Order: sequence, then structure tokens, then C-alpha cells
Amino acid sequence: MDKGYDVHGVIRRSSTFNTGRIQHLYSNPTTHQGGKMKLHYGDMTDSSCLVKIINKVRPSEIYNLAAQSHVKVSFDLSEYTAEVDAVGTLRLLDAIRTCGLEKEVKFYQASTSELYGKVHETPQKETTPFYPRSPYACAKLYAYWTVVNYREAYGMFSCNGILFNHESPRRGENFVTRKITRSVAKISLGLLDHIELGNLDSKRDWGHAKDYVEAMWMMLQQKTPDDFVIATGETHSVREFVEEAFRYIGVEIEWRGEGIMEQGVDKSSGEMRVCVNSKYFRPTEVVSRIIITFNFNR
Ligand SMILES: C[C@H]1O[C@H](OP(=O)(O)OP(=O)(O)OC[C@H]2O[C@@H](n3cnc4c(=O)[nH]c(N)nc43)[C@H](O)[C@@H]2O)[C@@H](O)[C@@H](O)C1=O
Repeated sequence: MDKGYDVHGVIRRSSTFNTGRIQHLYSNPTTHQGGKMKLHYGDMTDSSCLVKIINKVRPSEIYNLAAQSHVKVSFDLSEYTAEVDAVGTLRLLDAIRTCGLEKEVKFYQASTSELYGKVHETPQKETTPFYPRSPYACAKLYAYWTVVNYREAYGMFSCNGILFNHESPRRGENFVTRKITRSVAKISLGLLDHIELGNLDSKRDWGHAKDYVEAMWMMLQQKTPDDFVIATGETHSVREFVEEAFRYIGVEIEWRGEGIMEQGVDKSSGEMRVCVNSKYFRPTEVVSRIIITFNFNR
């Protein structure tokens, strides 16, 4: 098996973190003693357990963040990704209906800027056509339209949050921001020699997860359900992210070579700190994701 961080990272995470499993169904704190959070084990591929949990908790709001969320991994685990991210969303919405709660539960769907993929217009907004570029994005596209359909067909308060990348120290280690920051920390401690990365020129709009979670909540507090794009409006390349991260440990990175042979070198010592490894390339990549509008008044 591929010994890359990405694949191993996600498999390890699947038992404990946010992949296909539902770890939490957050219900209205007032319905629980002392406002404490309760944990229920569930799985997005198991309809009956979703029904049982919803029936037991009787939540007022559901935030569906359960997913196989790694884009590169979705090329290897495409069927699983579709099961969890696409059909899983359908199962969850149907479970709400089975429990007779479609008029009471507000539903948030973690949609994604990956839906835009090969972008049709810049900046992207709620009306920009989608062009998914990975099994992950295709699965999320199915989920997106299911949420819209259940809103229109059954009058459910269901919203899509089309969120651009949102990061924090809790981000999984196999996503590029944490991979870089953890590696730079290890390099500064002498525990690692260099980082291997994929596409250095890929650009992303990286926001802070805390702000975006607040935006998720705000969507469910609107008078009527709708779909919203959330982003900072600023993009940076992976290359810039690397340079900035090394600046924190007092290292200036100088780029030498081209393409697969390109290296990031510590300007003062001449030591190689970054190199390119094609195993982190994606068969298709998002072309450009230069951003957005906050459209709370569409
Ligand atoms: C909005 C969206 O946001 C996330 O998806 P993502 O943007 O694919 O996130 P990432 O951190 O894996 O990649 C960011 C960029 O960085 C490039 N890159 C270079 N070198 C490596 C590298 O070595 N590892 C990784 N992972 N990426 C690399 C890679 O090619 C890509 O262009 C998920 O939350 C997703 O669920 C979601 O919905």
C-alpha cells in the first residue's frame, strides 16, 4: 500500500475523526441537562442507526459535516466517498422525514467550493455554475442538489454552505496547511529534514474554521432557508504558504529548479527543505478559485 501521508492519514482518522461517521448530533442545548453535549455513535452508511439517533435526540438543528473529505483520497476511495458524502446526505435527510421532523429540524449541509472546480466565472457566487473535478466534488454535487430538492419538495429548512477552505490547528494532518505547519515545526526542532509536497502553485482561499462555523450557525438562523458562499476573498498559493511558515522559524526559502525537480532551499544554509513528489498530484485539480461574495441578501 502507498505509504503516503494522505492515504494512511485518512484511514487512521476514519475510526476517530470526521469521515463517514457521525460523532455528534448537536441538539438544542436546552433539551439536554446542563447544556452538555452527548455523543452518539452512528454511520452515514447505516440508515437505521440515523433514524434511531434522530428519533432519540429529536434535534432542532443538524449540521452534516460527516464526509470522506480528502479530495486526493477520493480518487482512490471513490465509491466509499459517494456512499458517505452523496448517499449519506440523502439517508440523513430521509431519516429526518422518517421521524416526522421535516418541519421542525433545520438542516445544514457542508457543501464546498470544490463544486466550482474548473471555474466558470470569477469571483464565484451562489449562481456560478458548478464543474466538479474529483469524485469528492461529484459526491458533494449530488448532496447539494438533494438538499435543494428536499427544501423544495418537502418544505424543509435545509441550507447548503458553500465554504471555501477553512483551517485551524484541528485540521487533519494530511491537508496541506497542517502538513506544512507540522513539518516546519519538526524541522525547527531537528526532527525532520524536509517536506515533500505536490502542486506548489495551486491556490486556495484559506479562512479560519472558527469564523466559518459561526457562519454555518448563522445560516440556520435566517428567516428562510437558502444556500450561501463563504470565503475570505483572498487567495494564496501553496508556495506562499510554505514561505510564510518558514519565516516563522527564521528561515528564508529560495526556490531552485523547475517542475518536479523544484526545491525550496534555506537561503542562508543552502539546505534543501522542500521538494516536489508527484504522488501528491491529483489527476484533476481545481483550476482557479479566486473568490467570492458573501451573499446573505441574494
Ligand atoms: C474546500 C475544500 O477544502 C479542502 O480541500 P483541498 O483544497 O483539496 O485541501 P488540501 O489541503 O488537501 O489541498 C489544498 C491544495 O494544496 C495542494 N497540495 C500541494 N501539496 C499537497 C500535499 O502534499 N498534500 C495535500 N493535501 N495537498 C497538497 C493540493 O493539490 C490542493 O490544491 C477539504 O476540506 C475539502 O473537503 C473541501 O471541501
